[in-house]
Order: sequence, then structure tokens, then C-alpha cells
Amino acid sequence: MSWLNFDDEDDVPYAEYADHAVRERPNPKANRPRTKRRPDHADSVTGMVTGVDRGRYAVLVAEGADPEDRREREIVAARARELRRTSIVIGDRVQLVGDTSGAEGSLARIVTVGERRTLLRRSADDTDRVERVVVANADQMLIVVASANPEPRVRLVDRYLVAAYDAGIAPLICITKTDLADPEPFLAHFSALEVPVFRSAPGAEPLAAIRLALAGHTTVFVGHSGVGKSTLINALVPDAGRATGHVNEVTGRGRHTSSSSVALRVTTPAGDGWVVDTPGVRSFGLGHVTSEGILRGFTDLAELIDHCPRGCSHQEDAPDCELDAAIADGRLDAVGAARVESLRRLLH
Ligand SMILES: Nc1nc2c(ncn2[C@@H]2O[C@H](COP(=O)(O)OP(=O)(O)OP(=O)(O)O)[C@@H](O)[C@H]2O)c(=O)[nH]1
Ligand SMILES: [Zn+2]
Repeated sequence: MSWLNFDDEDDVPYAEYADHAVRERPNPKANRPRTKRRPDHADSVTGMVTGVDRGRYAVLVAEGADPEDRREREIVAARARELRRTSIVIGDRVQLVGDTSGAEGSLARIVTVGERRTLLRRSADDTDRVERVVVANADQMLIVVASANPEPRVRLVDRYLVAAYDAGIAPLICITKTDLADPEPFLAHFSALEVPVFRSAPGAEPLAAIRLALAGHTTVFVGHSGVGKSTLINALVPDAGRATGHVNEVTGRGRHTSSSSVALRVTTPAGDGWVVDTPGVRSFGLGHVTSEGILRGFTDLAELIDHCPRGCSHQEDAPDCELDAAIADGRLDAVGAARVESLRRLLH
């Protein structure tokens, strides 16, 4: 049940939710406005969004979270009209009213979206400033990349790292298909970052180590198509079919489910964790990230950048950029120089 509360804020007071609380419209036909009902939604139930599909949300209510009905259960809900313009995503903590029994065919109503601890965002591309929310309240990102087939791309991993650091999410890397190619030359690009790395091959999947890293966390899995992300998730969550919050399964709407994001519970000897799969997320534009945010993705260069002239753009043409000096005098080796190149491409 601990997944419901963040470890350092057990028993989130109701006021924490007030920001996004629904303001009920006065009922013009009644003598008194409906807002007289106080406190608002006192009978609401709190849960976590585990699936989203076309205006329907799967919300998991933890065991004991509802004093009236202590069962853990998955509830299908729609959003209250007042929340029409509020995005509700996987990982959101929401409050529900209406039929919260979770019985087949029942539909509850989301009336409040809780304050988000983190928000992983992306843009369609780097020029697009409209951000799309990928997941709320994740505290880790597992970047899945293959040693070969598809060929690993430094630039894509850089993007994931920037998005993670910008959102305050701790990155992890899992490199798959180490049976097909030596992963070390690729991993060398990231060795200075101190990001935990898992190496995986058929029959030698580091499942125990990954499970340990997932316990007590909400981890969003990202990766290019074909890297083996689904293979990994199926191995980590064998009963994914039952535990998922795929709204489609619940609502019976016949839509191909593999493109919708979902939160899956992973049970480990060290406690439960949540895995968020994002199969529909193909591009990872960073149009919404500031250059400071991008720099946060390059912690290995931070010390050098501290010595740059004030207001340095760190671009190729920047006068006296410390990054150029470090490449010239050998403080940065070939891998370091490649990191600078990555940074400069992202800063464009
Ligand atoms: N050789 C090798 N093949 C692997 C490994 N892991 C996964 N594969 C294969 O790679 C292919 C793609 O794996 P998936 O798990 O479907 O990849 P995915 O990342 O989920 O891809 P999408 O479903 O397109 O998002 C499958 O044929 C897997 O059997 C590995 O460690 N080594
Ligand atoms: Zn500079």
C-alpha cells in the first residue's frame, strides 16, 4: 500500500490537493450553490492512474486506502467536466467520486488531480514548444538501448538523459543484446556520468539486479523500437496481463492496446515497484527544455563549464569556452570530445 504515499509525505493532507481541486459551478436552478457541500468531495477515494485511453482512466485504489471499502481494486473513471482542460496521465494521484466499487461496467469520476512530484515531458520535436506529458510522479527512468540491431545511438540516449535530469528523475541504463555486439565502446560515452548500467543478453538477463533497483520506485522505461523493452518488461512482470491498468481490457473497447502507456506493478523481494511502459512514445523532442536544463544532462562537463566566461553559449563559436580549451589540452579525451559534440548538437 505504500505506493500510494510518497515516502517523505505520508498522509498527504487534503489541502495539498487544493491547487487542482474542482471548483463546482453553482447550480442556477437551486437556491444555494452546490459548493455548500463541505468539505468538497470528503467522500472521495484516492488512487493512482495506471492506464489512459481515450477519455477513460484506469485508477488503482490501494488496499486500505478507502476506509469504506478496504479492498485493493481497479476503477474505471472519466474526468469531471471541470477537469476538461487538465491533463491526467499515468502516475497521477487522483480523487474519485461516484461509483467507486470497481464493479464491471461501473464508472467513477475524477474530481481532483494531486500535485505532481515530477513530470516527464517531451515535445514532438525540438522546435515544438508545446510539451506533452509522458508520466507523472516517476522518480526513475530506465533507458533501454541495444548493443546492436538496432544500432545504439549516443544522441538518443543523450536526449533521454536530458529529459530525465530536467524532470528531476534519476536515469538508469539497460543495454540489451550484448550477445550481438560488445557494448563497452558505446557505454564509454556515459561512463563519466555514474549512471547505473545493466547488461542483458538472452539467458543472462540481470533481472534480480533490475528488480532491486525498481523496488520502492516508479520507473519509466524508454527506448527505441526493437531494443527489447517489451521482452524485458515481460520478464520483470510475468503477470502483466492481470496487473495492468489497460483501460481497453476494462472497458472492452476493441483497440490495439500496445500503443498506450501503462503502469505495471513489479513485485520484488525488496518490495513493490512500478514500471511505466511508454510504447507510443517514439520521439523525444526537447523543445520545452531550457539550455540550463540541457546542461543538467551533462553533469560530467559541469566542472569545466563552471570555468567558462560568464554568459558563454558553449557553442563551437563561443570565445574562450572552457570545453574547447579542455579538448585542446587533453583534459577531455576522445569520449569527452564526443560528449561536447553531443551537448552542442542539443543546444542548437
Ligand atoms: N539477440 C537478442 N535479441 C533480443 C534480446 N532482447 C530482445 N531480443 C529480441 O529483439 C526483438 C525485439 O524485442 P522487443 O522486446 O519486441 O522490443 P521492443 O523494444 O519492445 O520493441 P517495440 O515493441 O517495437 O517497442 C525480439 O525479437 C526479441 O526477441 C537480446 O538480449 N538479444
Ligand atoms: Zn562554454
